[in-house]
Amino acid sequence: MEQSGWKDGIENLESFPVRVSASWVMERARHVQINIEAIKELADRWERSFNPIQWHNEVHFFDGTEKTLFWIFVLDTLNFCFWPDPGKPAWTVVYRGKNFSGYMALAASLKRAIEEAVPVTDPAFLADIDIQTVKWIFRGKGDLPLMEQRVQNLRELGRVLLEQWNGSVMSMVEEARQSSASLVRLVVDSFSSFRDEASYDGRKVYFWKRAQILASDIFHAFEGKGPGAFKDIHLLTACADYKLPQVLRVLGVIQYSDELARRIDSLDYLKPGSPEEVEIRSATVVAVEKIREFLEKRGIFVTSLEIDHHLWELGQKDEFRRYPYHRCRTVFY
Ligand SMILES: Nc1nc2c(c(CN[C@H]3C=C[C@H](O)[C@@H]3O)cn2[C@@H]2O[C@H](COP(=O)(O)O)[C@@H](O)[C@H]2O)c(=O)[nH]1
Repeated sequence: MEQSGWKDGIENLESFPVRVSASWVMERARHVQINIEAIKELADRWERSFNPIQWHNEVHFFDGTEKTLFWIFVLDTLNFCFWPDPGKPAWTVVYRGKNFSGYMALAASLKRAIEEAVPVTDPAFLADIDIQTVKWIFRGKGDLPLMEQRVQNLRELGRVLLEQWNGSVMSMVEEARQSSASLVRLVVDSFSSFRDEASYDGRKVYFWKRAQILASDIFHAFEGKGPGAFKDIHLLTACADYKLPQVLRVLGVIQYSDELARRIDSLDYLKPGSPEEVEIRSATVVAVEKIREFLEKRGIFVTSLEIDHHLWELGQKDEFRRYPYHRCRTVFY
């Protein structure tokens, strides 16, 4: 898979590595398949425009300055793997009298940290942060998994920002010259915790899920202006997390082999980077591309990220939790 000439801004839909490698995997997938008929029916049912992605809510910190940009970067450095081991209670946080779990609990905890004047947007503080402090920031019921990896991710974020951008997230974002695709590549190149890649049948495959959701969150938080003034957000793909495949399976768009379905339904852990996991994530990316293409044929022009967000919102409803999502302990999603 050749890297396109991205450094001089030559990037297009077909050349974006996540899109290229996901379709390459699905041409030879053995455990997962995509049901085109289900996609056609979905496109017919979805003959309506999508709700715009609404960033501003009670758990997202926003003050319109570089502090917000830094806060989003910390959020997406930790935006992964919220589910407990079987039999353990899910991690939940009480914020302003309300119970939050999963991603919303992560955001609420980081907003609470800002309100408690914990310097989570100071790169020097992050570079030396210890596990006690991180546990305090994410205090709640149950345990937030992979705590040690979260500490390492935060330390790397602080250290690399200090070493390469004099601690300024704004300088890093400005280096991407209003290209979200360039920002994704810049972040993946600079921070190993974002280097969400695997190998499949001997070839490198790319997902870059947290780097893409970072660009998406900056774009939506700043409403396409200032640091979020990306000209190419349409190039990004769906973010291959664990909720979208769960929703796409309920919609009949993604189908698992009997053996894989049995493993997922019995909460068996898939090995990170295993063919099964790579195929589930690739099918998620490709399914969203095909939904986008079918909608386009019907004159509905939406980005992969808008479809991604719509599916993620569906995943917050019980009707889309008929089957468990796949379990894979990883810092990538
Ligand atoms: N594909 C995709 N995955 C997403 C998101 C979000 C939240 N973003 C939006 C929310 C408000 C803003 O408008 C943001 O746009 C979280 N996740 C992932 O889900 C998982 C957690 O799920 P649960 O346990 O249910 O909280 C975990 O892997 C987390 O990384 C998204 O948008 N797309």
